[in-house]
Amino acid sequence: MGEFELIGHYFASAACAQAGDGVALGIGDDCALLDVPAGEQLAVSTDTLVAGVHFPHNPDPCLLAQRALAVSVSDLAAMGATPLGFTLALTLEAANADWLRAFAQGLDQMARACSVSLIGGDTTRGPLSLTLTVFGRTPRGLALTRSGAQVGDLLCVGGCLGDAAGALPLVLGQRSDDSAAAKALLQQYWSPQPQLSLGQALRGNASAALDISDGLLADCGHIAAASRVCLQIELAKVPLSTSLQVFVDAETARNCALSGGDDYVLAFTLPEARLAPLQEQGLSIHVIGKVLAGQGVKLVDAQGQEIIQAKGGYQHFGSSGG
Ligand SMILES: Nc1ncnc2c1ncn2[C@@H]1O[C@H](COP(=O)(O)OP(=O)(O)O)[C@@H](O)[C@H]1O
Ligand SMILES: Cc1ncc(C[n+]2csc(CCOP(=O)(O)OP(=O)(O)O)c2C)c(N)n1
Ligand SMILES: [Mg+2]
Repeated sequence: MGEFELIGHYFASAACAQAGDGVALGIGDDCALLDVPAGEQLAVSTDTLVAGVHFPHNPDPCLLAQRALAVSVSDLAAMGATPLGFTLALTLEAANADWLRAFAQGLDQMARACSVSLIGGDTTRGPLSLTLTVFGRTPRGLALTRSGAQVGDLLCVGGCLGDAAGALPLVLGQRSDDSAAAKALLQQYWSPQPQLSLGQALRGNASAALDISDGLLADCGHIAAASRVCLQIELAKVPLSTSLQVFVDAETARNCALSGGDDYVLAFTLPEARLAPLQEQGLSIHVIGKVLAGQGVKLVDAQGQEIIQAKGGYQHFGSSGG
């Protein structure tokens, strides 16, 4: 199978490549064309996933596609954007029909869940890696950035943390377990659900937001730095799933939630008065702390005493990242 046959068979004719709303021209030309309505802005983000770094060698292709698209679309959720389209630059060691069919199926499933269309890409031979660029739209001036947190705001997250990190020993084949808890953690690793509805609901409400990819403490550090404030996190308020608490000991659960990363859950700051109306909409919002004057991230116990957490977040080229 040649490059163009591969593209035509598995990608250009995929259900997710059929032009959706806002896609004026999809796969097949030198560029795709997107329509951005007047009064809106285009949100763009790119992420690369590399075998052995972001996913294990020899992954299930269907799950790999789901994970790759979900983690990419999560950046749109973090900005409060509505997905339009994505490009897929795929580097493969070989063109295997079964592999490609399963990959395209996983891509279709996640694309449908996120209402996003495949609008182009690139296919090359080499060690397995993927680069996805996602495009979304937001009302002009309303995108959620990292820089607007105000002293007195609440610090919140959109769901339980640490599940994907807790699944890592399973993913890497270091532990095997087919309990319901293990399955739930694996589901979070392979198929996180980008919090698009939450992000869109936070527009005009949250003062700052991002999605947690490197770990709660590290990513809150990004909001703190961009907003020039201190984010105080109360450890006991960080939500942990029952699955994680059943699967690992308390200390491991805590490390996974604070520093494990791969959550793709939103973290955001919110003026206190905005909390109740958002919760009344049935949105998943957990208050985990508050915004103080100062800088950096401070982890405290229920009495406000500082807790020192040795492990930071994931950093490529850093000591934890390899
Ligand atoms: N090689 C690069 N060239 C230009 N900008 C980059 C590069 N790598 C990362 N960035 C930018 O740095 C910022 C932080 O990147 P990153 O931590 O990967 O964000 P995220 O967690 O949202 O994916 C983003 O605005 C990203 O676009
Ligand atoms: C096989 C495997 N090992 C380790 C990890 C953990 N891990 C790798 S990269 C990363 C951080 C997120 O990746 P990055 O490229 O920094 O994403 P971004 O912040 O750009 O969205 C984490 C937690 C993983 N997901 N899979
Ligand atoms: Mg990135």
